[in-house]
Formats: sequence, structure tokens, C-alpha cells
Amino acid sequence: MTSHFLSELISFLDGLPEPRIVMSADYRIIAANAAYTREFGGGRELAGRSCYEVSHHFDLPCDQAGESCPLKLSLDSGEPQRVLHLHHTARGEEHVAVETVPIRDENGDIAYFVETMRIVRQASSRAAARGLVGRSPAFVDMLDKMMRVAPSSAAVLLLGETGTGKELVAHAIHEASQRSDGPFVAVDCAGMTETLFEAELFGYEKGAFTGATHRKQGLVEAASGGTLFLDEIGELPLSLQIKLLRLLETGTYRRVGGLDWLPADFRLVTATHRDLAAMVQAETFRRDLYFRINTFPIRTPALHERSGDIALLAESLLERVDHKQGRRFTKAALEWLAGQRFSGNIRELRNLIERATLLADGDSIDLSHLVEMADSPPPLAVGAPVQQGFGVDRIVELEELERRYLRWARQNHQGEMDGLARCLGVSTRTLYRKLERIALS
Ligand SMILES: Nc1ncnc2c1ncn2[C@@H]1O[C@H](COP(=O)(O)OP(=O)(O)OP(=O)(O)O)[C@@H](O)[C@H]1O
Repeated sequence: MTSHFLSELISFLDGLPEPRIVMSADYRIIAANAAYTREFGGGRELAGRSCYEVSHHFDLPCDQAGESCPLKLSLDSGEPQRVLHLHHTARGEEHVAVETVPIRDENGDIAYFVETMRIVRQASSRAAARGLVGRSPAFVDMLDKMMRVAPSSAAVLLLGETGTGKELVAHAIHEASQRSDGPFVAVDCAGMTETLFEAELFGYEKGAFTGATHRKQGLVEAASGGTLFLDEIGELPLSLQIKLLRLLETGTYRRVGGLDWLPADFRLVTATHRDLAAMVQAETFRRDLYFRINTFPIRTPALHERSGDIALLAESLLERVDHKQGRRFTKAALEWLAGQRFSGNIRELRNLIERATLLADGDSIDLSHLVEMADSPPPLAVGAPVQQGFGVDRIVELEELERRYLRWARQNHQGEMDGLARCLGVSTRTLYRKLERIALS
């Protein structure tokens, strides 16, 4: 390949806004465009340096340091390759989608590689006051899937335990999509009755039913041009599943009391903590709807699968929930948190931190504040009698009664939160919300 071709390639890349480099097969940077030098090069000369030293501060190529290397993958396969890596940038380490494309010479042999870097703005590898944070392999794997599907219009099904961040992931998919300028509308399907579902989703016309004094826009209409997020889709009764299926299949809907079929224009993201495939087997979830919503499944990992992220998450959540600015955890507190198994996942971690901040008066949150506020009630000794009932000796408000009952139920339930929620006939999320309210009251 001529040096003329190479210099043409370099000047072409220089004009492009995304950071790009030309690489040789031995991991050397031949040239970098202005955007790459600015974002990743720290203003220093890059030609002749190795990509692993610049991006990772490694002494060895990624594939020899136990990481996937897009250049090696591309060299072996002869095809373009994409991986998600943590790279050093002008702002510290960031998640970066690296795409490597082999460039062939006139004999068809691979002469160079062009690497394009796309910084992932939807997730942070450092403590952050908002959005997704994480850097563990399980998190990066999920992030990779998220970033691959986001630009498409495919329906995404988020599967994961309660409190693993499904709503946050749905929002990040929206932000990374072509519809990010449009609205993100979240709908909780738990506890939806037939009338409520139709009125909420499709809206209604004036006079459609008693109390319908004006035309009301539905959530499908509100999501027009954006993303509709149906949370807890596994809670939707069969009678409503068919209505949803009709909407997805025809792409049209009718307001309650209306005559006209209106076109729907949304990207669908759904989520559940239930085993939907098992529900299809048990015929409690429609098979046709399952295939409609499950174009691209993404599993959100439980916190115990990414325990390496606990300290990072804890610091981020502290920034989000603490009413006093700038407080930190002590080392002992962080170590203790990192060793806990939070069955309620990140939501449980967040609740614990919020309670501890209320308990701590000083400049730091210490182990004692956390331990005192830890969620799990002391397990009952085997055979110990469950406290019998709970009483009220006067008429109290229903809300107060619910508060007392929930406190009692929590103390006396011996399993996980999921199980307690099932016994109470509410979703785990609803249970956590109610418990959060109790903690703050
Ligand atoms: N990766 C993350 N980084 C920072 N915060 C997170 C992350 N994932 C979840 N959270 C926080 O954890 C809490 C629970 O997240 P979210 O409500 O998205 O979970 P969920 O899986 O949708 O739960 P459910 O199934 O109960 O609806 C929220 O406060 C959210 O901001």
C-alpha cells in the first residue's frame, strides 16, 4: 500500500468528528486524528506508541492481559470487530465502544486497521451523581448489549431481579437511541385493572364514562416519537395482554369512547423480574406477546454477580441521597458494604445508605450507622414462635394500619422480600416503595 494512500487516509480521518486511529498489526499507532489526540492522547505525540499503553496504561496487549482485543479479533477473523473497553480519557477512565476495521492492500492482505472510539455517555465507571455506574465484567457485558441494541428500533425485554436497575437501563437505552429527543414514558403494569389500563394507555374521549369531563391523552400518545417503557410486564393479566398485543401488532389504538384508530409511534422496552418463559409454559403469559416483546433480551445482573461494583455504587448513591454535601464513607463502612449480599439489590443498598445518612451527624458515614440500619431483620431461631398478630386498641387511619401491618409482616416473614411481596399480593417494587415510606415516616 502506498504512502500516498496512507496520508490520504490520515487526512480523511482528521476531518471526522469521532476519535479515530490508524494501527499496524503489532499494536502500534501509525496516526491519530485530532479528536483522538484531544480525547485520549492528553495532548502528547501518539505516533509510534502502543494502543494498550495509551488506552489502558498496560505493559502488554489486551489479549495477553486477559482482556478481549478488537485488533487481534479483527486480525484473526479478517472482519470488523467491536468491543466495549474501559479507556483512559481526558476525564479519567470511561466506557468506550471500540470498533476495529481492517484495511486491505491491493493484494487483499490486511495492511492497517482503523479504530473508531465512541465514548459511552450513558454509564460511568467512576462515582457519579446520576445515571448508571459500574465497571465489573457482568455490568460491562450488559452495557455492551445495551449499546448494541439502543440505536435500532428492536423491542427490548429487560430481565432481572427487583432493584437491579431495569428502569435506569431502559432510560439509558432511550438516551442512546435515535429517539432520545422524544419522550420517555414509563408505565407500571402491576395492579392494572382493565378499565385503568385502557384509560391510562389509550386515553379517553370526553363523556366516555362518568367523570370523563374532558378528552385525556393516553400514555401511548404521550410516548409518541419516543420510548414506551412497560415495567413489570409479567404482572399484566391475560385479558390485558391481548389488548397490548393488538396495539403492538397493528401499531394503532383507539381512545376509550373514541371511534378513530390512531397510529402509535413508540419504541418498546419492557421489564420483568419474573421468569416469563416459565409463565409462557404455564400459560399465564401469551406466547405470541412473549415473542413480540422479546426481540432482544438483556439480563440485568444481580448485585451479588457484580459485588466488585458495590463500593462504587455506594459512593454514587451517597451523593444522590445525602442531604448534606460532601460526606464520605469510612474505609470500614465501605469494606463492610462490599461484603454484604443484598437480596433487594441496588434498591436495598440505596435504602440502607439513605437511612444511614439520617443517622449520621458527623462528616462521615461509619460502619455503626450502616449496621444499625441494615435491612434484614434478625432471623428467628428455629422453632421460635412467630409473634401472634398485631393489635390496635382504637380506630386508626387505614394508612397507619397499613404501616403497622407492614412493620409486623416484615419482622415476622422469614424469607426474601420477593416472597413477602407475593404473600401480600403486591409487586416487590411496590413493597419496597411502601417500606421506604415507612422508613421516612
Ligand atoms: N448501575 C446503577 N448505577 C447507579 N444506580 C443504580 C444502578 N442500577 C440501579 N440503580 C439505582 O437502584 C435503584 C433501583 O433501580 P431500578 O428502579 O431501576 O430497579 P428495577 O430493576 O427497575 O427494580 P424493579 O424490578 O423493582 O422495578 C434506583 O434508585 C436506581 O437509581
